[in-house]
Amino acid sequence: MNLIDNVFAKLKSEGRTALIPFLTIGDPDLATSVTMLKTLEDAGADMIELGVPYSDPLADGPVIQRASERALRNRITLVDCIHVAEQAREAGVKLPFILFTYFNPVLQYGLDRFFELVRSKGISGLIIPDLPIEEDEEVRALAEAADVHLIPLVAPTSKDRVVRISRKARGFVYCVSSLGVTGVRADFHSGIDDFLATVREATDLPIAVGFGISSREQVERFEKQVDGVVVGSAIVRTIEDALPLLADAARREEGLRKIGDFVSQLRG
Ligand SMILES: O=P(O)(O)OC[C@@H](O)[C@@H](O)c1c[nH]c2ccccc12
Repeated sequence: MNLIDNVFAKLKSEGRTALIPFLTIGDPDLATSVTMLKTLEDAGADMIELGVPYSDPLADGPVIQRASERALRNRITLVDCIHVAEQAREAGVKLPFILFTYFNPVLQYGLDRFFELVRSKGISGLIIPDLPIEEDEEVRALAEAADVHLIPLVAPTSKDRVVRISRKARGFVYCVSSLGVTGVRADFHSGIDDFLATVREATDLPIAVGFGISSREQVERFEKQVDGVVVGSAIVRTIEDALPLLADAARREEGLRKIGDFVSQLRG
């Protein structure tokens, strides 16, 4: 049984919605990323998207683009990010890890080698935003064999593709709340409620919503309609604001606390 399935089953029995933070691994550095995963778990995260920094994050807004640039200045690689998951597990973090990467780094590393590494390091899920279902046959088969859930994204414009995508989904279906790139938003796609209802109809899997969510009231706005809420840019922005504190040994704990407090208040 995959850890992601266990967490959703437990949350369902408790009538709770999963809080799923995203952060860019290696921002500001690998060791701080390991510590941050513990901070996020202690703050109430239920699973975490580990973002692999990429030079051409076409679906990302400015906040995550800047985080990727900072991480890439430290020459963080796909393998480094997977090792952060392993170190966090060794440090006692129990949460399921979802590796979030664009397809190119996986291709460069080699599919077979990649899934061997991901399986052995305890990664439970995988999101590859630029791998459409029309081209994901081989990746899906390898993910299945490695017991790693390949989690698809569906957008409000996916219309008839929602059923096809949901049928092949594993773990959960990630519903993108708005068109365009990631980033904090005041409001969401006009047809978002119908869209979420359509996805709910199309799959027995848990569904999660992401894109633009940055406050407790926005989490509350969605939590009755979905099984999970993803928050990325707002958390990455909080990390960015805390960088000066994290860089100062005397104020590092204060920096981590600011990040933890931000996530805790999203949980309510
Ligand atoms: O950053 P936001 O607006 O909170 O959205 C979540 C998002 O960061 C995360 O899931 C993600 C990061 N990069 C992506 C690219 C495509 C889809 C989703 C993502």
